[in-house]
Formats: sequence, C-alpha cells, structure tokens
Amino acid sequence: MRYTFLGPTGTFTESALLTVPSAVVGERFPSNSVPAALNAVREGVADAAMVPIENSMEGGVTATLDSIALDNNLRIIQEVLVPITFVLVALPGTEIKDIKRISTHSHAWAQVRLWAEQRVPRAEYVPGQSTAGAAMGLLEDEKPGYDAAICAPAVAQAHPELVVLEENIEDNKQAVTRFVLVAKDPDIPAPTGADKTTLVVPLPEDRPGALLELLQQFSTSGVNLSRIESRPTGEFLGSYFFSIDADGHIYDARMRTALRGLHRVSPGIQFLGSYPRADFRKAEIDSIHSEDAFDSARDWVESLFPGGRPEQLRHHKHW
Ligand SMILES: O=C(O)C(=O)C[C@]1(C(=O)O)C=C[C@@H](O)C=C1
Repeated sequence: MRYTFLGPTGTFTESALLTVPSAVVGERFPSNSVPAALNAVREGVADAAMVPIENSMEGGVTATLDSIALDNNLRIIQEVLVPITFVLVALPGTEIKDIKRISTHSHAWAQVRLWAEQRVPRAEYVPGQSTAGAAMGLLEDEKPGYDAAICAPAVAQAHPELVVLEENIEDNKQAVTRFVLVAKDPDIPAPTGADKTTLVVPLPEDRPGALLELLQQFSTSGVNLSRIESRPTGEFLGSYFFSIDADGHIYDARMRTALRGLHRVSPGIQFLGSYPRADFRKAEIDSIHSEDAFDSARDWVESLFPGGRPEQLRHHKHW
C-alpha cells in the first residue's frame, strides 16, 4: 500500500499516519497540501491519504471538507485523534524578544493565539503550508521571510540545528486534532458498534423549514450528530452544503432509514464513509430505534402485502 500525507516529514498528519500499522510497513510519501494529497488518491498515485479534518479549537478543516466533497469517489475508512502540543523554534542565536515574523500552519497559529499575544505581541504571522514545512524553511531556505516557526516537538528533536525557544505553547492543553484516512472506492469497514458516518448534504431549497426537515431525518431515525458545519458550495452567494458526522454505521437500520429520508429531502447527498470511531464510544440507542424495532416494523408492513412487494403492486392497473 502507498500512503500519502500532508507533509513534509514531521507534521502532525504524519504522526497520525504512523498510528496505522499497515502504513508503518508500507510506502509513505508527503504531499504539500491537503488537496494535493487527496488528488494523489483520486489519480491512483496513492492508495490512501491521511489528512486533518477537525480541530478541537478551530472546528472543521475547510481545505479537507471542501476537497473531499468535490466528487463521489473518495471515502473515509478510518479516523485518528492526535493530542497537539507546540514548540517555538528558531536558528541558534535568535532570542524571543527579537522575533519579528513567525510562520506555521494557520490552524497551529489559531491554537497559540493567546500565547502569541503575551509572548510575541509585535510578531507578524506568516502563513505556512504546514507546521513542519515552516520549521524546515528556517533550515533550508536562504531567506525564509520569517525568523521563527511553530511546530511539533518531534521536528525539533529530529533537527538539533533548530533551537527550542519555548515549549508547550498551545493555549489549550487538551487540544486534539482529528485526522481521517481517505481511499478511493474502498470496501466499507465492518461495523463495530462504535462507528461514525460522514455525509455532505446540500441545503435543498431556500425556503423556511428546509434545514429543520433535513435534521428531522436524523431525529426520527434516532441518529445522533457529532458535527455539523455549513460550507459555501462556491456556486453562488448563499448556496451552502452541510458537512455532517453522524453516530452509527450505514449497515445500521436507523442510519439507512435516515439516509433514505435525507435523499428524499436532498437528492444531492453524498456518502463519505462509515468507519470506526477512534474513541470507541458506542452510540446510545433507545428501544424504538433498535435493529429489532426496524426489522419488525419492516416485516409488519410487508406482511400487509401478501401478493407481492408494494413497489410492484403500485404499477398494477388495479392500484
Ligand atoms: O501542519 C501540520 O503539522 C498538520 O499536520 C496540519 C494541522 C491542521 O491542519 O490542523 C494538524 C494539526 C495541528 O492542529 C496543526 C496543523
């Protein structure tokens, strides 16, 4: 198997990938952006890509949410949670009081905002493609355009030429980033009882109640949502889709029922995968939404049509 990830070596995304045993023994190569990693999978250059999808401070990673939703070919097969801690690095001789410009990934910068206001209030932020990329720029670029970088401690450990000026600089010590492993037309991972399903649902019509109608499909089927975010489709101002994580697997009757309802309400719905939850938390299911309840409801309705399936009978001229 060939895996790609948001690189270069030393990103949090790479550490997420290294928790996947088959990736540790397989081939791995860095991509320089999330869309590039996902395109490598679309084009068959990689079998799977690890990309960040959700950050406990910043919410959804828009580059990933937008890029996965571009077509119907990519599916999430696994999620990984990585605790996040950052260090401030620079070349030897740099002092924190002299730092004028700092580079890192925009999500990392968002996670050290309070620290930056206190410790480097005059420093300007220079956006980087990744945390490790920003740190490597200090070593590899003749004129990187910044004098310090924020990255994972592992990058500093691997490069003793970098000096750690400050560590544990994240504003929230419980910060966690969620990553997903994405493949092209994969088999759906088997249900575990603690699963998640990711969906993209366009808001069907611009009218009162449209969003409520969409949410009702989850509610009446007994499906809990763990994330819902609206993103612009880019088609015209005010056109949005919802990126949704729902508790449960597509093999669960309640999830299938919700998906049928959602497809009626929003035919452009996309299924982005059902996969095991990284925290193993099982969905709480009340008795009216159990598999048995859905099975016996279906059997009961079908028993009312002893002459054949209702779909066939409807086309009969006596109907
Ligand atoms: O730049 C990296 O090291 C990444 O893996 C990206 C990323 C992100 O997109 O959120 C991952 C984890 C951290 O939250 C900061 C940056």
